[in-house]
Amino acid sequence: MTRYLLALDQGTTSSRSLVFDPQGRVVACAQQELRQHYPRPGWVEHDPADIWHTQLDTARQAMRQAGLTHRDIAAIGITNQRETTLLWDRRTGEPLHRAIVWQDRRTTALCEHLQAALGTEAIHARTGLRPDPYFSGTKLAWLLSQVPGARRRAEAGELAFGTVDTWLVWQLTGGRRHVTDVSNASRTLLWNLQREAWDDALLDALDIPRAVLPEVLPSSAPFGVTDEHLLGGPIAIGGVAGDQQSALLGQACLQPGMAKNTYGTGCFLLMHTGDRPTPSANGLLSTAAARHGATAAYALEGSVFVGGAVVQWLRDGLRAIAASHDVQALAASVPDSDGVVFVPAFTGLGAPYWQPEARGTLTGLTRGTTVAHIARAALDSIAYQSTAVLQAMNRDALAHGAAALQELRVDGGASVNDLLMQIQADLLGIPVVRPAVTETTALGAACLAGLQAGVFDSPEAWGRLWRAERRFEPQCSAAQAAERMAAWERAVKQATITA
Ligand SMILES: Nc1ncnc2c1ncn2[C@@H]1O[C@H](COP(=O)(O)OP(=O)(O)O)[C@@H](O)[C@H]1O
Ligand SMILES: O=P(O)(O)OC[C@H](O)CO
Repeated sequence: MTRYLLALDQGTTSSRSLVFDPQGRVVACAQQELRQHYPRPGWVEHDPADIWHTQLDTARQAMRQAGLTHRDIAAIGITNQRETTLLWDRRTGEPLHRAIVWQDRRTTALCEHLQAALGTEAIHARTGLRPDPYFSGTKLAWLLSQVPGARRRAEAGELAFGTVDTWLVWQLTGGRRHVTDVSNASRTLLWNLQREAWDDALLDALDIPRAVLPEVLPSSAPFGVTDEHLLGGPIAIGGVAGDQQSALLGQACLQPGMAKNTYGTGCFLLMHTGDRPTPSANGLLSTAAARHGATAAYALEGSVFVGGAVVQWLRDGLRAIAASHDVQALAASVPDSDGVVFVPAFTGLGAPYWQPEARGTLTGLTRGTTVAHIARAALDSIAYQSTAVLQAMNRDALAHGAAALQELRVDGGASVNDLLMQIQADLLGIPVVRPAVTETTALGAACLAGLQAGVFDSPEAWGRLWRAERRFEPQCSAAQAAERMAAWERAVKQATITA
């Protein structure tokens, strides 16, 4: 019986493929870096062919490493960087442009028009999102208006729009399926969360023809079968979810009120909120969680644009460290940041501030400031931003009669940093819990694929495999934490004044 699951995790900085056994253990893992293109300040692009080829190569490598053939794989689950926008020719599969990445700010002016036309609150009520360049809708509108002939061809049904999941399924199925899942659809700014359908008002406002849109399925569903020439033979694609929703599932946050934070390039804090969308009055996003059955599931999300990326900047921009993991020793060489506060608003500020024009700011520098203090302030900034999001989330939860968060589950590349996790627990005042298997994003996708393939019959069965590796308990007083957050909020004001 074929029981292994292959998870394809297409992230911002790399494509990864992991093979899991039915107990959720990683059997093989292959990874390739993805090249970033920065054609202008504030613009970020990926080559669609790179996305596809790095993903396919790693899938083949992982299967080889595990010594498995297509017959041993029960199903494939796909999870992906969200919002990144592609447009291609349905006949040839040829992209019309490079993919516009979620971090790209080129549609700031278009978002202002959209806000003026429909209003932030109405947009939030319909989509759970905000008129911010982060989401796919204005990126697609930009492509349709800027690529010569694109709108006419889109109206004639010749073009296909997709986020990265849709692009990968299209490629894997040899162009036979143009589909996405509800968690990815809910990041487009074109999906009505309440009605669970594409939203006419948003499509009209952005002048997007319905003919370009993919079919939307639950996250655990028959997404298609791979072309037999790609992976040695046909394999069913049984799961698709945006990477943050996938991680929520991989962290076994299956009950309303449970939350996780992923510390990758950005930080993404998601709280399960049950079977109805919960609008936010505090600058958060309301979004579809991965859906595996008849019942819809939703989450509140706080998206922080620069998380672990601040450590990349210390490495590549400042050349303060040789490798990312060196940041911990450097930051730990001083007891604190000595009054330095770093707001890494390199691409504006996301939740809960939503200031696309804010820029990075260092405050409190003195003659005694060293690079170690700046490294410490950089780690602090990751935890401050996540704390601001969590405080907003608690305010929303309490307003809806739910309890404040009791503990935070963590994952992502920067969650290996013990100092950062301790700072986080101190600021939040609740335990921060790191799981034994930190590959939660891929785990979620494997879970969705496994549910579809009948490897297990409920997410709860999968959830029982979740184990904690370490708990970080808060070690400072609530008053100290509040004082530090107040210093952070003052620095945020300065970062937005420069806007
Ligand atoms: N020890 C560390 N301390 C802090 N940040 C780290 C550490 N190791 C890696 N990172 C950061 O984690 C991020 C990579 O995490 P990952 O989850 O792989 O990201 P993504 O999925 O966004 O590509 C990078 O931004 C890197 O700078
Ligand atoms: O690829 P990641 O892990 O940086 O995640 C990107 C997010 O999905 C963007 O919303």
